[in-house]
Amino acid sequence: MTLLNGPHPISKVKLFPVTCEFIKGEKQFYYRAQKFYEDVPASEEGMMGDFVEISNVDLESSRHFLKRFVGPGKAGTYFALDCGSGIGRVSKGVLLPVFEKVEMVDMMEHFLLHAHEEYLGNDADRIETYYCFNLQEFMPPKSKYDVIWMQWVACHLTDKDLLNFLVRCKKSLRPNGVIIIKDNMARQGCKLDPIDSSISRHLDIMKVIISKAGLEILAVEKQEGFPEIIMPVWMIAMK
Ligand SMILES: C[S@@+](CC[C@H](N)C(=O)[O-])C[C@H]1O[C@@H](n2cnc3c(N)ncnc32)[C@H](O)[C@@H]1O
Repeated sequence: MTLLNGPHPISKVKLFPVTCEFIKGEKQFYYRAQKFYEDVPASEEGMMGDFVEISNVDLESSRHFLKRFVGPGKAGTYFALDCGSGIGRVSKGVLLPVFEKVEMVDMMEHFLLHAHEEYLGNDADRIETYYCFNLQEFMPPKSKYDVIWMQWVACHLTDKDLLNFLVRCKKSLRPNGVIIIKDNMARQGCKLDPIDSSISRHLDIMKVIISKAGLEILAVEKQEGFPEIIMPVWMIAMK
């Protein structure tokens, strides 16, 4: 795949120039996402955009996928990190039923406060820390988590920041730990959504970023049961 750009063709799987090409300025890209989420309500509807009705199907497939990587001889069930957690929809529906403790990281304080004060109910007692950070700056603690889950947030990072964040996540895993990315994957190349300021990448581009971060892909699975008009969503487990 090549993208013609003046006299110099740019390979679409070449890192860094690609998303920059689409994003047209990293600062603007992050600023627009910040502005977008300031106005998003702290609710399941807010987390799911116009598609709250698919939340249960999404969570069910995630629970199923996660089961493949935890248990005896696999990842432990002590500690998980939910990245770009929002109000904790994934923590509540996928992680808290499996892990003793969970931590959440999101850039929006109003989502984390709602998680703690209302949405998670008594399960909030098992959230050890809520980190209000941008993932591009966040340093997850070393050797802490059995599973690190990133859902619908890799699309909010540039290639460079995603790659560097994955490198930091790798150092943050306990033995046999896994990282799971679940996100929209473009049918071709990269696709910028200027409204929420997210970039969807083709699965092959995501795989290149993962391997450049020094991670090994364990499994890749397409989310089934979503409406056709939605961009394909894939789950990728890596160690
Ligand atoms: C579409 S919501 C998904 C929330 C949750 N993962 C879920 O599946 O319900 C995206 C979340 O990512 C957060 N987010 C976006 N960009 C971020 C960044 N650069 N750093 C940290 N969080 C970010 C938003 O605040 C929002 O809570």
